[in-house]
Amino acid sequence: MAESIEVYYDVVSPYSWLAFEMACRLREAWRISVKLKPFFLGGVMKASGNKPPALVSPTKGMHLPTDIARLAKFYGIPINHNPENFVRVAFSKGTLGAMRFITAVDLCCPEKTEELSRQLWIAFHSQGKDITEDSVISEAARKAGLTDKCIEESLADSRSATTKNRLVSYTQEAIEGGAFGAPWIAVTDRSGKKHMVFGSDRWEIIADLLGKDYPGPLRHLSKL
Ligand SMILES: N[C@@H](CCC(=O)N[C@@H](CS)C(=O)NCC(=O)O)C(=O)O
Repeated sequence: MAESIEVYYDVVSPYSWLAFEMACRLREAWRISVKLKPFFLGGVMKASGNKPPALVSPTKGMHLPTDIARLAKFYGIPINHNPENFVRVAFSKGTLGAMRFITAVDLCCPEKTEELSRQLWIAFHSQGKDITEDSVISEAARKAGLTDKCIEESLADSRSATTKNRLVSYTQEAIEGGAFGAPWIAVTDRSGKKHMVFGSDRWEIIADLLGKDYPGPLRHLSKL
C-alpha cells in the first residue's frame, strides 16, 4: 500500500496555506502521493459547532498575527495580512465563490489546482486582495496559467450543481472524518490505515505515522 496524504483546505485559512506548501514539498522529499481536496471551512465550522479561533477569544485573536508571522518566516511563506481586507473577506464576505472556482478548475483541469490555489492564497494573504471579486479570481487564475477561455468557463461552471456538489462532498467527507477546522489532513500509512490530523504543525507526527524522518521546513523546495 502506498503512503499518501490528503489535504483538505480552504484559501481563507493561512494555516491551510502552510500545510499545503509543506505537503507539496514533502511530496518531493518523501516521494509520496499528495491529494489536494478543496473544501469549505464555513461548512466544517457549522457542522462541528466550532468557530474561527479569533472569534473564540479576543486574547487568542490578538496572539494569532504573531503566531502566523513566526510560522510564515519558519516555512518561508510570504504571509503579510492586510487586516481590514482579511476581516472583511474571512468573516463577512466569505470564500465560497473562490472555493467553488478552485473546485470547478479541479474538475476540468486538476493539474492546475495546485498553482491556482497558491495564487489565490498569494492574492489574499500576501497582497491583501479581495478574492471574492471575479476580477481578482481571474487574475490569480491567469497567473496560474489558465487561459482566458478556461477562466470564463470555470467561472460559469463554479455556479453549476456539479461543482457545488463536489465541494459539498469533500466538505462532508472531512466532516465525517471528524474535521472541526483547517487544515484537515488524512494520512494513509504503509498498512493502509488512515489517520486524521488537524493543523499545519503536526509534520513530526505525520512523519512518525509514515515511518519517515521529519526533514524540517524544506525551504529549498519552495514553489513560491
Ligand atoms: N495549530 C494549528 C492551528 C490551525 C488553525 O487555527 N486553523 C483555523 C483555520 S485558519 C481553524 O480552523 N481553527 C479551528 C480550531 O482551532 O478549533 C496550526 O498551526 O495549523
